[in-house]
Amino acid sequence: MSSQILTTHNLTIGYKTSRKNVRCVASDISVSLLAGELVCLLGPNGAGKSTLVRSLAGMQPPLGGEVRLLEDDIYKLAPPELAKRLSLVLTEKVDVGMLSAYTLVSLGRHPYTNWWGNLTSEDEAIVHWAIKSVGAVHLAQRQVKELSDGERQKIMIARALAQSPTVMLLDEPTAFLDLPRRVEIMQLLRQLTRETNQAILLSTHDLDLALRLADKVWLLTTNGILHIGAPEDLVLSGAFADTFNSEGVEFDVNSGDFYLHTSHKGEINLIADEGIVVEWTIRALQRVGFRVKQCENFSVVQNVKPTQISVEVISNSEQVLWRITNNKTVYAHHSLYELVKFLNCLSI
Ligand SMILES: Nc1ncnc2c1ncn2[C@@H]1O[C@H](COP(=O)(O)OP(=O)(O)OP(=O)(O)O)[C@@H](O)[C@H]1O
Repeated sequence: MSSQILTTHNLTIGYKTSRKNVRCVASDISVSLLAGELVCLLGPNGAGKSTLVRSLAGMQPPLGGEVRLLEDDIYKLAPPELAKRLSLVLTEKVDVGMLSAYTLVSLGRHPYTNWWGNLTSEDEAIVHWAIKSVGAVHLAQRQVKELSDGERQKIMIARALAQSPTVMLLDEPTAFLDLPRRVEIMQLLRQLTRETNQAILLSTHDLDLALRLADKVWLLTTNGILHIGAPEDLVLSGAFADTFNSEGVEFDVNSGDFYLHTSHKGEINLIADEGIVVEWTIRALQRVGFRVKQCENFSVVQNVKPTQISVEVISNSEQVLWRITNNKTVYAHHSLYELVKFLNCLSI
């Protein structure tokens, strides 16, 4: 059975806003982070993800309850001991003066070095490994203040890795990264849980990646309820849809995607076989509000009402053509942009 690394008991998180007043963000949270698991903390803006991450990291004393790291109360651990067990990556830009990326990552070894901060060859090897793991070898000699937000974020993750902690907490680690890097970093974190048996909790707005990669999701709602389960459990229980559905946006339990409510423009018969062009044609038509009825051949279309529009996808290895039939008149377009623009102008 997996061992519990970080546990909370009746934790209440929030802020003392004045001498007499508190703002409670969530209460009675009793959860565990297990060794070898990647947990994604999800929730709408303002739900309390950052507050929870900071409270779990020993940075923001809770309003009630406790956080235990292995057997110890995290708020009673001496800073060097805490740094050996837990590393934290925040989104806030840190002012590190003139440090090179390499030096910043090597600071992650600080809890293990002697009084002078000298790195052993083993420390150096870990620093190199951490930098390589996040794909930042080419950045190592650059000054941190000259890095882009995404490049700096990778270095901050490498610094946290170099700390060789038992548990890593990351607040929106992929916020500044482009899509391929977001996938890479999430996969790396997942792989780390497998290879090092670390427990990793990261907060993110990347629902799609979380659904695909997390072992477990902690879903924090705006009224302070924490739903916990495999991503698929939370989709099936309706917790995902309840938390994220809002005016104009809807979570589709079948596809796991979010949809914008667009005004319905009518139905289109799409004549096409399967294939990538067909998939993206459907996406384009749905985006602008058409319901798509897919048919495989033209005979179906000949029986439909003349007022109904049909779109036929004709493709060969060199080009794609979209042939539109409306009221027995035929038009042709060479791009989805032209097709959508044309359909938008038709009154149906
Ligand atoms: N220093 C503070 N003092 C009082 N209230 C605060 C403070 N910081 C945040 N809050 C409030 O606590 C609640 C939770 O904020 P938090 O930043 O944890 O949410 P979040 O889920 O991380 O949001 P986001 O997704 O927008 O980053 C919000 O209502 C916020 O306004």
